[in-house]
Amino acid sequence: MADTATTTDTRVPTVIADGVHVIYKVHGAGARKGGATAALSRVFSRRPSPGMKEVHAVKGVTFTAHKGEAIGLIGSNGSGKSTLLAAIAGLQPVARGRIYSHGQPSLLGVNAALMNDLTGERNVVLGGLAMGMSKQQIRERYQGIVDFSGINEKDDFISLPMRTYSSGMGARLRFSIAAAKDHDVLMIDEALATGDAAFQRRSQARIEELREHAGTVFLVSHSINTVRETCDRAIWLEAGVLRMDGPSAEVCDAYEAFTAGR
Ligand SMILES: Nc1ncnc2c1ncn2[C@@H]1O[C@H](COP(=O)(O)OP(=O)(O)OP(=O)(O)O)[C@@H](O)[C@H]1O
Repeated sequence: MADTATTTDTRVPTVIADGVHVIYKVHGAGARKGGATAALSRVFSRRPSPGMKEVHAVKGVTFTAHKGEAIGLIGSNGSGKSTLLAAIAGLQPVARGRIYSHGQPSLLGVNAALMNDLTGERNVVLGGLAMGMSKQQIRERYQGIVDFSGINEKDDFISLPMRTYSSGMGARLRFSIAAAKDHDVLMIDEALATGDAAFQRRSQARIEELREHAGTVFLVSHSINTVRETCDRAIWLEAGVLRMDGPSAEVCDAYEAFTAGR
């Protein structure tokens, strides 16, 4: 396993996770049991509701990410990958531990909020503004974003509302908007899995460029091959626990051996 915290390390840290725990509180079945008096008494005694369930999604994860790294997050379904990214982006509170980051990490998920009733064109503008780009910068990069997404390859889809797009087209446009800006820390959740081969090649090249501009890229993917090809480092989570952190080839091999044995 790579030792990323040696005292002679001259690399510049961008994200430090220090013993991070994330716990979801789920108000499930039975939450209404006991009536109003019992609920009020629980409020005063600070006892949790009987229907409240806790999901301990991330358990004491520690790592340091550096400028210029592309880090793949791998692990079985429900192992806490998306939750960890949301915590790094500041979208999910941390129950224990700390996260330090350089700049504002941008989370690009397949579910990233674009407006379905607006055209792709309006979404490019709004998405750019939301990322802090000026109108002038958006105007300059608009055509590049549309070309990168490949949305207009078959027809003039960019002037249609996003609800008319396939899920792959939507994901490609989201990636293209986010990738138009140089991010200190860019986190991508499964976006690459949705594009076709040509789009994946463009995305990989763009991730390479983002790294060269000294940013850090995190990529959550179920495709081990994508992580091998795109990332130099991988972090493997299993049931919320960090199982392995090191060069992506080694971590992917170990993960594949683990999944083959199950
Ligand atoms: N909003 C939520 N409320 C309650 N529990 C949640 C919530 N989101 C995720 N979880 C739970 O937290 C755990 C980690 O989920 P998470 O989505 O982070 O895993 P993942 O590794 O990204 O999964 P996948 O590979 O299936 O996308 C799972 O047990 C999941 O059921």
